Amino acid sequence: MQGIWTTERIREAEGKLFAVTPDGELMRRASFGLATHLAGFLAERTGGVAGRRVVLLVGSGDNGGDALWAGAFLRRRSVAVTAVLLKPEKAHARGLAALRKAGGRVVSVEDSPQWIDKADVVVDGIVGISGKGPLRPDAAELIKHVRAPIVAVDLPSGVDPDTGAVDGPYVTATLTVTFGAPKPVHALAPQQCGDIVLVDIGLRPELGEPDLHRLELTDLADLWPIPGAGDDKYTQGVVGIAAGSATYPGAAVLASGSAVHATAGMVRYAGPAADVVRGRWPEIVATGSITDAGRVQAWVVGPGIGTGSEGREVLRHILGQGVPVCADADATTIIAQHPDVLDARDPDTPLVLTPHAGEYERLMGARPGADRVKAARDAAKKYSAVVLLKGHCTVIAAPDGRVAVNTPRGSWLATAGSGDVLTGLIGSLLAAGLDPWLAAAAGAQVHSLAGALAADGVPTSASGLVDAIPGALKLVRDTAGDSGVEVIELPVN
Ligand SMILES: NC(=O)C1=CN([C@@H]2O[C@H](COP(=O)(O)OP(=O)(O)OC[C@H]3O[C@@H](n4cnc5c(N)ncnc54)[C@H](OP(=O)(O)O)[C@@H]3O)[C@@H](O)[C@H]2O)[C@@H](O)CC1
Ligand SMILES: [K+]
Repeated sequence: MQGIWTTERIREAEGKLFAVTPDGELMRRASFGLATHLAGFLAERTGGVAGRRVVLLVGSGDNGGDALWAGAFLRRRSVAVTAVLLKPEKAHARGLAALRKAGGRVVSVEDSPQWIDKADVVVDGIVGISGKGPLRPDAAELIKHVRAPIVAVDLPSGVDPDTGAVDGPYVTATLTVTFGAPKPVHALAPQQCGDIVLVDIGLRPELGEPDLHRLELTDLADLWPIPGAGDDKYTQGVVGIAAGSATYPGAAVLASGSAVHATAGMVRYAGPAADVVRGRWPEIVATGSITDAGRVQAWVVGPGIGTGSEGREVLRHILGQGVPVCADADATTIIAQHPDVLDARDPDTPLVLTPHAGEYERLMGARPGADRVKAARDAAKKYSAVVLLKGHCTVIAAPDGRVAVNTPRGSWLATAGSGDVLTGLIGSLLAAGLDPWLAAAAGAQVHSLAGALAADGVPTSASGLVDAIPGALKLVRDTAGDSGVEVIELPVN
């Protein structure tokens, strides 16, 4: 699992490391790594390094210092380096002296457009982890005219380092070179960061437990249930699906199909769309009523069940079964409007809620706001449930404070019925006995992998997502070295 640390934790760790490291050493490590990646970027983009033109946008702190020192290192490789000082009186003094000594040019904001126009790469050293709010007007004006690709130092300026939120002008980078450890912005603002590389400056031993987590493909491969020699359809977990209606059977078909593909366990369906579900997925045991559904190890409830009294009774019945529940869509709205349905639940029974921003508002009385990690944590605590907050980046919080972030590849999941597919995946993993936080995080990640595979550069549908689940799981297992098949590069946009 990849760890992610908030800027407060990064600063604490940096403080400890500073105390035992020679003066300037950390910035030297950071800026040397930055220069190396800049040279690689130039070579890849322009076919060479010497004689290429790099413009540094330099703010008033150490982020600008990193840029200036990297500029000095690039001069050794005969790169033409021009630094634009946004606040000359506050520019990092030693970095500036080093760049000047190495033959770098230093220009004012007013004189900078002619250099920016001719740049092969522009380096964003405007602001780093001490950044607050959007780009200020002078920097925003410069960024507006940049045509060259931008490499961000540590993070794209104008994007909040801890929430990834933007509230005005910001930098959109092609590459972000970060130092020491990933910060929340890197997981929560992928569109602004572009590709991300990490330069090791020796911080890791000082960091302690991460604040946020990101599942890696190897984690998925380790935790995804695969039948063993002694398994049968029951031992791998039976998931029950209560979704859809006679008029709108789509949600039932999608959630059920997703569960069929997710694991080798059995799927039961209970509800008014039984005939349609049986017709589409003959392997499903379908019945018209929740009360004669048979035994399951976890329930999926909500998509398309309506928010009236019938839906309410279905939800109440399921919450009282003493097995893990993934409550989605209409079930979320019912819980928000009739919180007493939760009285049917034994508080120790795992519950996963999967709200989008509107459903979150119903549950919590306010929109998630800029700090989506805090928003998910608050809801998880309030409902003693795992809360998967949907958005471009999905945030998954457990009541004990653990948070995972799923950073998708592209925006292909924004399609009707996509949530029904996700809930089917999570339900299957709950039935297989996974920790509910891991089940939700793993479900979200395979969901987005399936999205990227299904889309392959063009929009996809929820049915396409269901069909792509086996391919996504194969990719996961192949990546973990199970079959020795080479890893495929996924399309990003
Ligand atoms: N510490 C270490 O060990 C290492 C640190 N390293 C590097 O240092 C970076 C952190 O440096 P830092 O703390 O000096 O602050 P930094 O982010 O450059 O901001 C400077 C000033 O900018 C201002 N400002 C704020 N918001 C703004 C905005 N929206 N738009 C414009 N300006 C804005 C605000 O000053 P103000 O103008 O408000 O007085 C703020 O104080 C870190 O990201 C990494 O790159 C590496 O070298 C590795 C070792
Ligand atoms: K920056």
